[in-house]
Amino acid sequence: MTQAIDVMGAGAFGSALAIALSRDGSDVTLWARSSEQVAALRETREVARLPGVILPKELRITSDAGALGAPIRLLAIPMQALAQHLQLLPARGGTALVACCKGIDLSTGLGPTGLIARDAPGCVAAVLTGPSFAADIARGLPTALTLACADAQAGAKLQSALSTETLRLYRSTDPTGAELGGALKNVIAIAAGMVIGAGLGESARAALLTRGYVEMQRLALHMGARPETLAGLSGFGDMVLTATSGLSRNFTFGRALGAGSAPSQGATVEGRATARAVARIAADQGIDMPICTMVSAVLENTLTIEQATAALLARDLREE
Ligand SMILES: NC(=O)C1=CN([C@@H]2O[C@H](COP(=O)(O)OP(=O)(O)OC[C@H]3O[C@@H](n4cnc5c(N)ncnc54)[C@H](OP(=O)(O)O)[C@@H]3O)[C@@H](O)[C@H]2O)C=CC1
Ligand SMILES: O=C(CO)COP(=O)(O)O
Repeated sequence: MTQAIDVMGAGAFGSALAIALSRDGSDVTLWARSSEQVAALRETREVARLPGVILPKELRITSDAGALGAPIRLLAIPMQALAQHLQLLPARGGTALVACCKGIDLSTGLGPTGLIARDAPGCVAAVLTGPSFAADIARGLPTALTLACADAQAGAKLQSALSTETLRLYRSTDPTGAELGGALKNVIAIAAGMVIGAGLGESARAALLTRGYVEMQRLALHMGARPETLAGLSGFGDMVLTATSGLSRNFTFGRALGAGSAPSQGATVEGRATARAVARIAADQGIDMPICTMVSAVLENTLTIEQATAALLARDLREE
């Protein structure tokens, strides 16, 4: 049976998911906020953020919220725009809202499913996250992600609806763990980029990733997540991809800062706001998050990378 899916956000990730699901036979509508962008997409079928990728002809493109109404809605917009988006474009009760963004909302400290529960209480809240570059999904390369939903039955339906021949979804009933893994790995990826950019070496990056992963687990477990979720695709898996690839915007942003050059402007670098949110949560709740806190301080210009490195190395010696 053909299923209807709305995808909100015609950036890199929204477009890639819309392409994959449309190719798989779903009836997909891709929503962009600008009517000019919609006109250009309809005419050229080219996605500026995914060079060389063409939108399938079956894929509908619109900026009209009235054209939406599918029982599944993917939210592929940056995390800090999610709350505003949920309020401006409400979904019908019962709609499954699947957050495809990675981060923590700065003004509330909530993750995407927390915002959905607050702002769309009659909808099903889920999150789709894990290691994947939009370009790989759009090209149909093999990818595995986590689909997390507290409602096991709804999650199983979404897993089946959103899996394709090359996009393999694992289900989880731990959205807190899945979304925190996706949020925190971006902060660790910025730190890894700084290490490489500053010439501190591959050994230092391996140490940072290992200790960064401990911080990811520490915060997530404090928030009620399950350890196995952090060890899965949405946590460990995505940290490995993002912190080791020059295709990652978070990693390249950190690498530019480490090298003392100006990061490219305008890219969606989710780890920046997340670092601030994490530093705040860690301070408020007394959670030891030294790497994330240092990243936040460097981004706020209250510490240099050299000072942050020295401070991390000078911490008391401890048991692993
Ligand atoms: N790119 C990737 O490989 C992956 C991305 N993600 C996650 O997906 C999310 C989106 O990232 P990505 O698609 O890459 O980012 P892009 O920068 O490519 O696109 C962002 C999209 O969100 C839209 N947008 C921005 N602000 C608003 C707003 N206030 N209301 C509505 N739409 C808005 C943009 O519209 P406009 O063009 O008009 O500005 C654009 O369509 C992020 O959380 C990211 O971490 C997850 C996995 C992979
Ligand atoms: O989330 C991603 C990979 O899983 C994309 O990473 P960047 O946002 O750093 O490009």
